[in-house]
Amino acid sequence: MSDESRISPLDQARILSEALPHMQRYDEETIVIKYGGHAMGSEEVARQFARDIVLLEQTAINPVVVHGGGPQIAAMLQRLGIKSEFAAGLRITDAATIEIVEMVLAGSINKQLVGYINEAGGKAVGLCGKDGNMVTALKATRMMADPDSNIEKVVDLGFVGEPEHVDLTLLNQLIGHELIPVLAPLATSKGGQTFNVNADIFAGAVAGALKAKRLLLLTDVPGVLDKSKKLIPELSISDARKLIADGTISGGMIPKVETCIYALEQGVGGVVIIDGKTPHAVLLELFTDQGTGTLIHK
Ligand SMILES: Nc1ncnc2c1ncn2[C@@H]1O[C@H](COP(=O)(O)OP(=O)(O)O)[C@@H](O)[C@H]1O
Ligand SMILES: CC(=O)N[C@@H](CCC(=O)OP(=O)(O)O)C(=O)O
Repeated sequence: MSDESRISPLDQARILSEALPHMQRYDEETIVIKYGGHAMGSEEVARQFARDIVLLEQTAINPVVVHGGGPQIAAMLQRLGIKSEFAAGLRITDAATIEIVEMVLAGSINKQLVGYINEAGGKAVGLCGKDGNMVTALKATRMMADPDSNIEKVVDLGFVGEPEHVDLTLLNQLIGHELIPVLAPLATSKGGQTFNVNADIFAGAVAGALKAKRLLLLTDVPGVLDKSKKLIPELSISDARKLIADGTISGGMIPKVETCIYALEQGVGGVVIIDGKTPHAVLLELFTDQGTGTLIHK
């Protein structure tokens, strides 16, 4: 018997009642939820996540899901014998890699998540940034210190894009109509090139354009950790920048924290990094007083 089924009917009623002010706070609001590839690892948790997204929709919240799939892309590339490297948390994407990235993100992962949401009674619509010209991107560039000379150099990331413009026409047809957009982080350039976009950055661009009430980034760690691996519950923008500069925040956490900063600057109401492997992480964050991960604030 699970812990949940041991709760008495009275406690269940109490819990629902206590959620009312939270539900009212988010009534008719748009919440962007980024579901990271690492958090998707267990099918059971992924199905619970899907159910929670349907619950949000049922309580008059407008959820927009952006998913990642880094580990799943890595597994497919490995099966095909294609080597892959990262620079500043971004996958260096050549012509062979972009094909696989699109196949895994817009194909298998997107449709799996759509399936889970629909099985839970929702009406999910799986799209990527290319649909309806939703997200157009420019080629991304990053500076990295050369390990030998320590001199900063521009790294060629290949077909990696930085969102330049988000066209909300298509999303506005879905939001508020009981449909749940589920977005894979691919974009096109003005010339029609497909770009691989880091899912955090993609989610930040979409949340910023929508002026979302909340952006939740679900990952596989409890939030931003300090050097002794302790959770930092709250982080100002300036402290976050310091932790990136001194290397406390590294790898995939860099685009996550940079996205939080960008989203706040674009007028998103609140941004938080939480552990997506925790059962019902989204409900805990939105419908209880207990904040779980790292809240980044101005
Ligand atoms: N200071 C930090 N706090 C937490 N995680 C960090 C930190 N620095 C680097 N990381 C790494 O960032 C990872 C999360 O990013 P990523 O692997 O891209 O996850 P996701 O697939 O959810 O987007 C963590 O698993 C951890 O290895
Ligand atoms: C440019 C870039 O790095 N794109 C990512 C897109 C997927 C992603 O971001 O997935 P997670 O959220 O699971 O990390 C990649 O190729 O892995």
